[in-house]
Formats: sequence, C-alpha cells, structure tokens
Amino acid sequence: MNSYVTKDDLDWVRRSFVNDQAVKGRVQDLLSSRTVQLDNYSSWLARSIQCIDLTTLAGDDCPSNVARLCSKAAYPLSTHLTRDLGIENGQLTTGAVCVYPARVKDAYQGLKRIEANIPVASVATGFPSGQTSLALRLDEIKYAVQNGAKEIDIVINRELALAQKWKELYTELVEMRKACGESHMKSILAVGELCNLTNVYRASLVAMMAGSDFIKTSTGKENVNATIPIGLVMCRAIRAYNRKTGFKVGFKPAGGIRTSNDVLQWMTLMKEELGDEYLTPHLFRIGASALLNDIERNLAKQLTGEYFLPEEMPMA
Ligand SMILES: O=C[C@H](O)COP(=O)(O)O
Repeated sequence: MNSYVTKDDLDWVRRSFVNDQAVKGRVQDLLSSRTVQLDNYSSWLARSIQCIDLTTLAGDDCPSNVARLCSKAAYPLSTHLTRDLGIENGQLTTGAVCVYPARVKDAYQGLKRIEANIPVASVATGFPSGQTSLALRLDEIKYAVQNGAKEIDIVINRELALAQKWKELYTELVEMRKACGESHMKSILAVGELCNLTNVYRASLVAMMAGSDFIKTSTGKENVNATIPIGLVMCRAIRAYNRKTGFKVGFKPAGGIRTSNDVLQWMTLMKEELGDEYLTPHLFRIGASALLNDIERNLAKQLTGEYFLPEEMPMA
C-alpha cells in the first residue's frame, strides 16, 4: 500500500471514462454465454457456497440468530447433499460470516464454539451511509478488529466521489486501511449512489490504490445494489489495476443476490472477465443474506430429483 498518491495516478483516475453502450453490449454477450450453467450445474453451485459472505445486518440481530448463522456457515448443506456431492462433512463452508460491529464478538465466539475456521467480517465506518465523522468511522474499524473481525467491509464517502475529490477519498481510505491493521479491507462503493458508471470505475481505482483487498458493490441498503453492468465495470477496473501494478484485488458483489441463477451470472462474469483464478474465496465473495436457501433447494432438486420441503432445511 502507498500512503501517497501520485499526480499520474490521479490523472489516470480523472482520464478514465466508461462507455455505457459498450457496457450494455458486453453484458448481453455475457448473459447469453452458458459456460458456467451448462458445465456441471451442481458443482458450480456447490463451488459458489465457499465464496458466500453469509450475512445478517438487521436491527434485531442478537446472539442466538448470529449463532445460528455461524452453524449455517460451517454446515451450509444437509449431510446427504454433501455426501452426494462427494464432499466430506465439515469440508464445505461459506467464505465468511458478515455482521454489524456490535455482533462481531457473538460471531467470533459462535464460530469458536463449533471449531469452525471461518473469518468474521464486520461492516464498519457508519455502514450503510457512512454519515459520521472520520474519527468515529476509524474507531469503529478498530472496535471490530479488537473483537475478532478478520475482514472489514468499509463504506466509501460518497460525497467525495460525487464531487470528484479523488485525492481526498484516497486519503480517507488510506486511514481506514491503516485502522484495519492485519485484517482485510473490503471497500463498499455503494454504486447505486454514485450517479454513473464512470464514477463507479474511478472510485474502484481509488479504492484499489488505497490498498483495498476487495472492492464491493453495495451495502444492500441502497435502491440500486449489485447489477451485472456495474459488476462488469468494476471487474474491468480490477483488470486494469492488475495490468498496471501486478496486484490482484478481489471482487464482492452484494445486495439483492437471492437466486442460484443470480450466482451463476456473477460466476460467469468473473470467469469471462477475470479468469478462473478469480473464482476462489481469496478473490471472489458474494455478500448475501438470503441466497443459501435457494442454492440448497436447487442442489437438492439436481441431486435427488425433488425439492426439499421448508421443514427439511431447519437452519435456513
Ligand atoms: O453486505 C451484504 C449485503 O448487505 C447483503 O445484502 P442482501 O441482504 O440484499 O443479501
């Protein structure tokens, strides 16, 4: 991570423009590509589970629902489905559990109790709006890290992005990166509030320059969350950044991802735009609070020929 940004870097950001029509065309191609869907549907779905940040971000979160989330993260599928997939019990887990800072301790202890080696991710910095002082936003990161969060999902300051104050945005993000310490930083752009795709691309570059380990689309609380055109623009920024610097930054779409079909579209995007090596939990996460059920239902249908009844998915 650099703690300064050069004039050339900022020129690169300001010179970048996104052609909306070209994005539309490429998305049409991607969505008609059946690579991921046809090539072993069940194994793609099973593979997607290890990339899920299993999330609860509700006002009524409490120790018991966080404990349930931890169990689901450690044992995302019923034992006969894992057996049918040829996976040993306990070998398939989600990528992380994601909670509010006040619930990090519950998640950390919940995972420890069941001996699950799964990182706790915490949203921070005044999630979802980020509308508080920088000092409070930094303190919140430190609080989450002290309580055991290994991944911090920060929100960027949308005002700075909308006003094209890229250097100021960079400076804030560097402070956040420092506050994260050894924990990974995932920068949420809140794309639905960035007005246009050019701003999404520019904010992606700045977040990566400041040392983000991942760039993430949305909080799930904006009116527009993760969409494939926005994802394409962010993947292209990741690709450009990698070509220029050699660093591989991960991608996390989040917000409104609910179905197996959604997941396969996101995996298609990753495979086609960034390549197979990005389809691992180190470089790809899907932030979702209500997706796993649908994956489990579809896997059951594929593997047993029948959909599960709701009472057969007790932890869902
Ligand atoms: O960071 C994750 C998002 O909040 C999840 O959004 P979702 O509740 O729409 O799945």
